[in-house]
Amino acid sequence: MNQVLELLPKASSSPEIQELRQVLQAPHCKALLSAHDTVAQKDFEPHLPPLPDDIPDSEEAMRIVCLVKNHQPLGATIKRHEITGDILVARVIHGGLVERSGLLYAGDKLVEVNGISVEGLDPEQVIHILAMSCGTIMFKVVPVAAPPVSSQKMVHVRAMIDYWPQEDPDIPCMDAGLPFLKGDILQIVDQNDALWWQARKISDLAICAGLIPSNHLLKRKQREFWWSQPYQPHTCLKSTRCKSFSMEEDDSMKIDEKCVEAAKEEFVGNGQKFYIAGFRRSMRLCRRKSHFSQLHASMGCSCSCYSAVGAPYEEVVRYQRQPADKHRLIVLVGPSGVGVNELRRQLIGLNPSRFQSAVPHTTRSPKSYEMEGREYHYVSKETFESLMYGHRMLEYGEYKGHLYGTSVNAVHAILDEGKICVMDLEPQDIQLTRTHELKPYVIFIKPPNMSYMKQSRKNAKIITDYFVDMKFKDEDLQEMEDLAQKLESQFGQFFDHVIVNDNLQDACAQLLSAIQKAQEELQWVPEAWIAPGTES
Ligand SMILES: Nc1ncnc2c1ncn2[C@@H]1O[C@H](COP(=O)(O)OP(=O)(O)OP(=O)(O)O)[C@@H](O)[C@H]1O
Repeated sequence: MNQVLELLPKASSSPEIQELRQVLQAPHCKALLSAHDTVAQKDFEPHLPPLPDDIPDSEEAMRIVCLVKNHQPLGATIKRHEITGDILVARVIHGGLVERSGLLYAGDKLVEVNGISVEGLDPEQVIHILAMSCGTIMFKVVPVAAPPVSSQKMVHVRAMIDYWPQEDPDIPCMDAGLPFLKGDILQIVDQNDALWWQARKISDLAICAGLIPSNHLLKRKQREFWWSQPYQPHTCLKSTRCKSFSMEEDDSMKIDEKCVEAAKEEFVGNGQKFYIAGFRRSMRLCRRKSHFSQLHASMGCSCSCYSAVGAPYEEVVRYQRQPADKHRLIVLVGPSGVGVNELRRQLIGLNPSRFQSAVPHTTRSPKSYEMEGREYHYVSKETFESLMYGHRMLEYGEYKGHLYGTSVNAVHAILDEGKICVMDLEPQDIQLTRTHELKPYVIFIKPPNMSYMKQSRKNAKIITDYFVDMKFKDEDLQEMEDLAQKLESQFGQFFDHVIVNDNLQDACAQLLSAIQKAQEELQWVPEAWIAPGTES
């Protein structure tokens, strides 16, 4: 340091040189440099002999790794190499102890565990040694030549199916599987393996990731309608053995290719008269008829048609509607009689200048008291059909020889006015609304428990084909409950929010709040709805 001080020009007026001189002459700086010199001059023992010149290139370098086992799983799987019989680290689970230690990698060869050689042992014997160990576990490993580098960006997806690892004979390690339900948002953290990805639920990011079937693998299974009978063992799939290293893996990872109308309705509010479109009996009955025929058709087939047509995962991103953007379409879905229309009517009644229903189209002639564009848009059959075939109808059906439906343009007419369009749809029509333009927010209206239903629906009226204002019978309530379950299990992946319609006022308040959140807070939406550069 003295040499440096001498080298610095004494007479220099440069402020930097003056400052450096001051720093180097400060007592604590001198003490630090002196301590460094003392340590640097010391000899440390033992003195190791020089490396022999003749080490064979084939000599394997070993690494000793010590991990302290706690109540958590180690977070890695092992397998046996098909040819050499070596025990290898098959997979390191994201967020687990092994991954966080950064000391073991997929491909590392285990030589010893706690001093016990693993040569010739089966994976399950190695797992047994691990299970018997507590505290610090020492691994002697031959490191993999090129540890895998993970450079993948995290992707979020919405699960469009349910998945139970326990029911999947193909999963390499059942204990490492991540079960999920339709509609869950998953964060995919590793897609290195073409068949098995690693993911976490965004509702539980604190835990380590789990294995989920890749898109590719699920589609293959989808083709076999695997999940239509999740509790049936898959004899056509190669059943793989799976032992545990807290999580462990079968060695083969191979999947067998084989397997794998009437009353006029109006609303009076704020001293003003509002006509509420879309509530007319004919329209509702037509909707219900189309619903039953389509639902029965789908349930009648042995497989889950709706599940089978779509992708098993849908990539999603966070989206927040900006104040200048059009409102998201609000779609209400529920079993017939649950109160979808009642809630929609109450909502519009609360603020008719903010909430509105789309005006449906019909091919029937207007009644004397009706006005074009108020109750319906009255069109010819040809016009209606051209809208249908041009995919401009979000829903349509036939009732008593006339066509009824709601067009995309009718929804846009409301959104363009800066209002929130609220429509009720049959679940099979949701798919048609799922566009970048409409960005629907789907709310499922669910019936409360049966005893509450019986008590609260004493004076309620069911809309029927034959009687006007018929009271609910117990069978109707039971049918509603059964249908609600079916709808949820078949279309749950499309529901953004669920409201139990027990007390009408409470349910209405929940609906209002959910709509507010949908329009003003961050939500997960399909990536395809977001134009590049507008992601938040
Ligand atoms: N929370 C509730 N408590 C008591 N009665 C209710 C409740 N919700 C709805 N109702 C009544 O239940 C009956 C059916 O409701 P609504 O007409 O809204 O059913 P829906 O779901 O629209 O089915 P559909 O279209 O088949 O008529 C109506 O008489 C309505 O007032």
